[in-house]
Amino acid sequence: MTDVSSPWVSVPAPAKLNLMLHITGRRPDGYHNLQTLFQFLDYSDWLEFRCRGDDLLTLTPDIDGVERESNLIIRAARVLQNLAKEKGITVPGADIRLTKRLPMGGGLGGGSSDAATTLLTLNQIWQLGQSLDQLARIGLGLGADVPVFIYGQAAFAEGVGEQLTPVPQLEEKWFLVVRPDVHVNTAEIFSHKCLTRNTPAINMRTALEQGGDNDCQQIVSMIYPEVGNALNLLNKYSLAKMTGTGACIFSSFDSEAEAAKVAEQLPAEYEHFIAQGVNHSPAHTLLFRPS
Ligand SMILES: C[C@@](CO)(OP(=O)(O)O)[C@H](O)COP(=O)(O)OP(=O)(O)OC[C@H]1O[C@@H](n2ccc(N)nc2=O)[C@H](O)[C@@H]1O
Ligand SMILES: Nc1ncnc2c1ncn2[C@@H]1O[C@H](COP(=O)(O)OP(=O)(O)O)[C@@H](O)[C@H]1O
Repeated sequence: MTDVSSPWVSVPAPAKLNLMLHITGRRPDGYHNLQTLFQFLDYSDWLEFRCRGDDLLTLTPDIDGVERESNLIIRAARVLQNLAKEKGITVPGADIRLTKRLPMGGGLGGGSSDAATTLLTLNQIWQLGQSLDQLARIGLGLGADVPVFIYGQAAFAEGVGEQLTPVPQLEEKWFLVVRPDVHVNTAEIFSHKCLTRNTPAINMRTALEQGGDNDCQQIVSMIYPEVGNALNLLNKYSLAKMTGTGACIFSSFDSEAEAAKVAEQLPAEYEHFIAQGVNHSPAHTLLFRPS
């Protein structure tokens, strides 16, 4: 039962880029230890939330190929609802509307960001009083990338991506992000026998000063030639890198105009967008603005 008296709250779920991504080892549980620099983009999915008169969770529209109960938005909402129940707090259900702009399996962290925005927003709407640390712990159970979106600060990440050191000093460049028409399966890349898994760990200062490569780029380009082709093409204009386990690739520029100039030269079949890198998550800007 929808509670029409409850207002809709609209919150972005921004993309992230991995400005560099090193794999420094493999843990006994099969997960990989990484070193990566996360920066957000001012380019987002949008989620709208409204309390219900009953305790149901609804999501519209469905995402093609993702079961409602597997959708990270519903999973995040359900974990929080169950936590409230365990604490003896009665919370209503929620209607959630999703405007999906971030390509799935693009290495832009769309699913993780949707989950984080859901946790942050429902924590506020339901007045659960969970701290960011508590939400990050819950989020880590949903995906390795969720905590950085919960804390909302550009960060140097280690471990599986949950040990975060904020890096507010990153330059907020403009990015041209190109999306090769393939969906990369993260688990497939991490389980590939040829993946580089022994890059020596560096310290954060070195990562910030020298940047670094993406250790997944070579394997992904081999399995998905579309990614390699897009990298070769973009590299003709400006240094191009892959984000996460792909498939999206990006180049950075000092201005939106410079990014647009290169975008104009891309063949029509290459989907792309231009967005500014930001060190503070747009979700946080909206949810934690002074009232
Ligand atoms: C590689 C990164 C870098 O930012 O980005 P994406 O390309 O996925 O966006 C992430 O660490 C991905 O995080 P996320 O997409 O949340 O991954 P998860 O759902 O936790 O894991 C998917 C699968 O990838 C493998 N995996 C993931 C992360 C990691 N550090 N080691 C792994 O081996 C595991 O096999 C896991 O089952
Ligand atoms: N709300 C969601 N948005 C995107 N993907 C989701 C969502 N919920 C579950 N998924 C699943 O997570 C996978 C990874 O999606 P996504 O986070 O967009 O990619 P990546 O991890 O490469 O950045 C998708 O292929 C999809 O099966």
